[in-house]
Amino acid sequence: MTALVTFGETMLRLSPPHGERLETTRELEARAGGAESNVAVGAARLGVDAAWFSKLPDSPLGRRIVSELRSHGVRTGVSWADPETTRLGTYYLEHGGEPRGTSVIYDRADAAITTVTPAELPTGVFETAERFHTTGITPALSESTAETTRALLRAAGEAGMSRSFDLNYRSKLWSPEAAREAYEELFGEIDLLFAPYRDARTVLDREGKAIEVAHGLAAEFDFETVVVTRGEKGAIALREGEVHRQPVFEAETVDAIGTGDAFVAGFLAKRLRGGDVADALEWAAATAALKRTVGGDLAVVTPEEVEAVVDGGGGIDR
Ligand SMILES: O=C(O)C(=O)C[C@H](O)[C@H](O)COP(=O)(O)O
Repeated sequence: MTALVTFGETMLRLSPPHGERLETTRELEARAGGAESNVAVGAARLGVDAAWFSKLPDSPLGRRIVSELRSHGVRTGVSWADPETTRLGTYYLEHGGEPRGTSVIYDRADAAITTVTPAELPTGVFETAERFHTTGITPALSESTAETTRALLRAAGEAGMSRSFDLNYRSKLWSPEAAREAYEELFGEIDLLFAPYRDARTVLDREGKAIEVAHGLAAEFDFETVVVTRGEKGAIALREGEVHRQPVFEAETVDAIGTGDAFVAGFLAKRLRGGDVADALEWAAATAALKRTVGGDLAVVTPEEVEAVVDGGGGIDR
């Protein structure tokens, strides 16, 4: 039975081989990428029965997304749209080492999901599912995605599910002011907040240490749990007044995209498997570290690998 439901856009990610530039490459590698399906895939790979809700054009491109996600064990609750009038969002990703940095070009305007409504999605599973997750990218896409996000969060709450939200601010989609207004409208429906420290500062105007940010947000919006992530500086979680700290596990980075989503996947998977917040933070950090060693957006990992990282493993297994 489905335990975790996520909702959001998944795009086709097109990237030149490492070391090649978008301007000159002759090859583009195609993979599925989207914050919420990244979380569903990571959780499914870690043993959770996970589903992803979205809307896609009924075309070879839309079906390609579904088959890639299903190949990792994710159930898909997709509304299929007329391919003549809608499209699949894409994003171009050029990996660049220092000092160039990695760059993303979105081509996602008018994607099928921008017209989604709650009635188009199979919300009957909320009756038995345990957790619902979405991110701050989804309400940025259109008025319909913002309304559907609100409606799904409310329906999930009415069904007794625990609801999580990752701020995931994307400056290429909207301004900090617009994002803040949309986030604050949703906060009353959220139990667990994942707040990248940078987003808490830029969008929510928070100041001070991560722990102060967590306390401030929990007090103001009544979240049950707040997780603040600080990249290489690790993460902290605040739940019922108790603070948990988690350093990062070292990783050799092949592809950093999807690290934040892998963190969330590890956290939610461990909670759904019965772990407490401290265990979940460890799994989150370990899953994030493993993701960095894998190409693509997806955390193609196993529970055993996560346990090995938590236990200080690595090296050559032979
Ligand atoms: O930007 C968007 O709209 C996407 O969904 C693209 C990416 O797949 C995720 O955002 C990855 O995010 P990180 O886990 O923070 O690296």
